Amino acid sequence: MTDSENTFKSAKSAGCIEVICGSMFSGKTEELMRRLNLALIKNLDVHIFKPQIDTRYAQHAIVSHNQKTMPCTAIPTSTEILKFKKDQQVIAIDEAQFFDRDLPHVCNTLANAGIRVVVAGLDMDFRGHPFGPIPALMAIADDVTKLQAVCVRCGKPALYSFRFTGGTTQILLGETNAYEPRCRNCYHNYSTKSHSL
Ligand SMILES: Nc1ncnc2c1ncn2[C@@H]1O[C@H](COP(=O)(O)OP(=O)(O)O)[C@@H](O)[C@H]1O
Ligand SMILES: Cc1cn([C@H]2C[C@H](O)[C@@H](COP(=O)(O)O)O2)c(=O)[nH]c1=O
Ligand SMILES: [Zn+2]
Repeated sequence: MTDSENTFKSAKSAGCIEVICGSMFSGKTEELMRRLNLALIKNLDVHIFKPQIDTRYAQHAIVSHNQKTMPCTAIPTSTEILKFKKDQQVIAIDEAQFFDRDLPHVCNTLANAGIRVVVAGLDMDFRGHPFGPIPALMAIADDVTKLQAVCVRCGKPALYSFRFTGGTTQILLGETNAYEPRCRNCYHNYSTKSHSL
């Protein structure tokens, strides 16, 4: 190991929780990957997790809407994260809205042990209601980044994920086949699928 690698590895930083949230297509996974790539350049040990339920693109990778990928471990419940060895300097979690209510406690445990925890997930479901453990995580996070997509109806910043098919169950995996990002006005005033911009 070189001197500079040693310096980076031994610099024990304080743990923290970073939350990246927003609507679908707002760039949450890309932003997560950007932060993780910077950590990898610093030779930090990174471990990425996602909920097993998210089989949308791949079982062992996180995947952005523009097909960037990074390998990950898929797990059934958030407490599984604590069973892995704890010498990672950075732990990342994507699609965190699908995890259970233990996730804030798990993230706090990791952060208190000196680990940087970066979590990405939807803050709201298709009804505009808080989604899973994300709101509770936002409350205890050191840093929260809320991203916006482009509204497909009018081009304004989009904070909602409008669902135009698939019924009313909260969880429905999908992308442009079922969802489109919308601004507040278009979300509340138009109830059918948009023609694209
Ligand atoms: N309406 C839209 N607004 C913003 N980005 C969009 C839109 N439709 C497709 N995209 C693509 O989605 C990418 C973001 O993907 P991703 O990081 O996976 O988002 P998220 O994880 O928030 O769903 C953008 O860089 C862009 O290429
Ligand atoms: C709004 C909403 C979304 N989902 C699903 C749809 C996708 O599979 C993911 C979100 O993925 P992204 O990376 O943020 O684009 O969540 C859902 O199950 N229920 C919803 O209300
Ligand atoms: Zn709009």
